Amino acid sequence: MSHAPAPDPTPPGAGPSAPGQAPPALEFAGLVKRFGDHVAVDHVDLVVPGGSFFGLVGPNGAGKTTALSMAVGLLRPDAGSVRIFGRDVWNDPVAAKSLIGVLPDGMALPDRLTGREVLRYLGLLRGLPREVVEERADELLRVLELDGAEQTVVVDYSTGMRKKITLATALLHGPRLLVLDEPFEAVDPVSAATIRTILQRFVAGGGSVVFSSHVMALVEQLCDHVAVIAGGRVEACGALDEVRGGQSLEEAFVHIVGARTGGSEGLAWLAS
Ligand SMILES: Nc1ncnc2c1ncn2[C@@H]1O[C@H](COP(=O)(O)OP(=O)(O)OP(=O)(O)O)[C@@H](O)[C@H]1O
Repeated sequence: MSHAPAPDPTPPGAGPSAPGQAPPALEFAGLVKRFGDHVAVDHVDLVVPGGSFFGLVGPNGAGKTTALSMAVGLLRPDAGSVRIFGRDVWNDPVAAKSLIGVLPDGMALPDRLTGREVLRYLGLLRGLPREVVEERADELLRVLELDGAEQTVVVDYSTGMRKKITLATALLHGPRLLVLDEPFEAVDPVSAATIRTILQRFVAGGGSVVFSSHVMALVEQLCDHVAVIAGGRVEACGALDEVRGGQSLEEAFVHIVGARTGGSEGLAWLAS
């Protein structure tokens, strides 16, 4: 199956990178998002280098989904900017969005359609020729083991199946950057291995991936770069080995965000 992204020329008129230097796959500059008084993303600067497999980790409520939603144009920042291969997501959305495939948190799909119809619909909307859409839909449904559900409408899919069909929509047009919010959540181990292999092939072919996850072992296995975000701020960022500094990523994570394991006090009535 060919999800190999197109070669990586610097787009004309692209962002503020140094002359002759390819812009990063994704760049946040001074990104801020507030919900009422709560600052969910607090002046975040982050660079995802082109060709990297980048993991975004952080405690519940750290701001990962909010940051990724702003990265792909689903949520407007209160301040700061996001560039995808040098294209500003909010000032040049068509160019920026043509370069990305997105697995958002809880994406609303046209769920009265079957998986194949969803792919056909979104593929044609992306401007792909019909025969290319059909060919890629065949491959994606087969590889993601959704071909047995050809006649099933998406509203009747399980959570994991929804995740897989959404991932298929993210891959369909051969993007250069995949932005994936918890792609392995609710996915069975065999499907998770398939997704890992697809993503590794995508990066080996020159693509870039940024994904959020709570599974440190998976991030360590897949990623060459990682950022730890907590309380809306980037607490650590860089090459995986730099961030974990001789420890496991889990140990480094606990150290960075501060150990606060609860559960040992209270709940005296439980199992009494
Ligand atoms: N639409 C919203 N309205 C109000 N507050 C929100 C909204 N979306 C997110 N928040 C708040 O912003 C903060 C960051 O949430 P976010 O979903 O980005 O965290 P996260 O790191 O993705 O968490 P998790 O790992 O639990 O998915 C949280 O305090 C959350 O309650």
